[in-house]
Amino acid sequence: MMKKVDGKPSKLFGGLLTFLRKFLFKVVSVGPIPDHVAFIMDGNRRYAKKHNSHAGTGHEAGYSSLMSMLAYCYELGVKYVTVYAFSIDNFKRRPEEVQYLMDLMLEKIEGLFEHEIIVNQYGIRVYFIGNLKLLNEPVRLAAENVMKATAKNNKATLLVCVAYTSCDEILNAIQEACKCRRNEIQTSKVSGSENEEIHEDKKSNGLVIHDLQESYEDGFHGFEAVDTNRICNRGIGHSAKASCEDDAEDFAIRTCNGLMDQAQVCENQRNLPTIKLVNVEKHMYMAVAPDPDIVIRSSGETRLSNFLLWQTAYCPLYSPTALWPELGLWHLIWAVLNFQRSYQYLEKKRKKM
Ligand SMILES: CC(C)=CCC/C(C)=C/CC/C(C)=C/COP(=O)(O)OP(=O)(O)O
Repeated sequence: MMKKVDGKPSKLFGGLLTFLRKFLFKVVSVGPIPDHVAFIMDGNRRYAKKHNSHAGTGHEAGYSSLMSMLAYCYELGVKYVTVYAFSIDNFKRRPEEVQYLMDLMLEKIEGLFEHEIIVNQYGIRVYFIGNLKLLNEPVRLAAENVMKATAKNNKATLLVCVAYTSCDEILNAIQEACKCRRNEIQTSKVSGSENEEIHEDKKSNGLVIHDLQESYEDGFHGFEAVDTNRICNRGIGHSAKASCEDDAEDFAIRTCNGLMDQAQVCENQRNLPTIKLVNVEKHMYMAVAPDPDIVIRSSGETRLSNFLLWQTAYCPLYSPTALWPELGLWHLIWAVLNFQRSYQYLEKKRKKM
């Protein structure tokens, strides 16, 4: 450790570190840089326990770690960063803990305004992604204010997933796509082109999802609860079982396959109008960003835990054993080098889709 004398040696040391980091980034930038990195911030409470402290200390340390990681990513040229900050499943924690996390979230969301890197240095646009209706009012309003205040920033994007799960996102996108389809059909009924349009839909793409239009009329909510959950759970259930052995790619493909199989069955059985995959995709909360190029999950876990299942079909998962507050520059560099190693293969796979 360098001694601090009038602040000068530590400044020098800091300057040296910045120089080394910039040099390292230049070297790494010889290869492709991911556009989008997603993080599952896992291990805050374990970090607190390891340091004989309470969970709040772990989350505070987690927030600092997030701020450093954002700075590294944007300096490296990553355009989109997504973080899993609070899942819908986290609402099942003890009420006191949920309240604590919500208070912390409010403080941190308000803190994003003050945090220099967000507004001034990197020109970051912030999105809160998820079922924001589930948040309490102060947190929701704070999130909406940050989204409005940063709406004109266009250098980089931060997507904070709160009250989020992939099942919920997929379900919501299907519902929204069905609403749109129903409106289209009603409009075309008026103009008399209904049959033609449905026919077009069926021949244009094998990947179709049952419209749910009739179900909408005869009790859509029942259908939603049973069939669509089954669609999601089937894929995700498969994946959950296999997740210890399989990589993220298999995990996400199984989920999508489960969903599409089930959709096809619905369509064949009921012979109803269909909606296209692309029309579901555009209603995803995450539609504001390209699919992630890497998912990094701290603390050595190799599960996706209901995070971006739709968007990660061709995305490597990197899971260092470090807890989230311990994650640093080297972990990011290592993940990017791994991404570069499999870049050609993944690009080919993506283009085949
Ligand atoms: C505004 C903004 C972006 C705020 C982010 C604040 C932050 C760091 C939230 C993370 C919360 C969380 C549930 C982390 C997972 O660790 P855990 O509690 O599951 O810990 P464990 O895995 O050790 O149990």
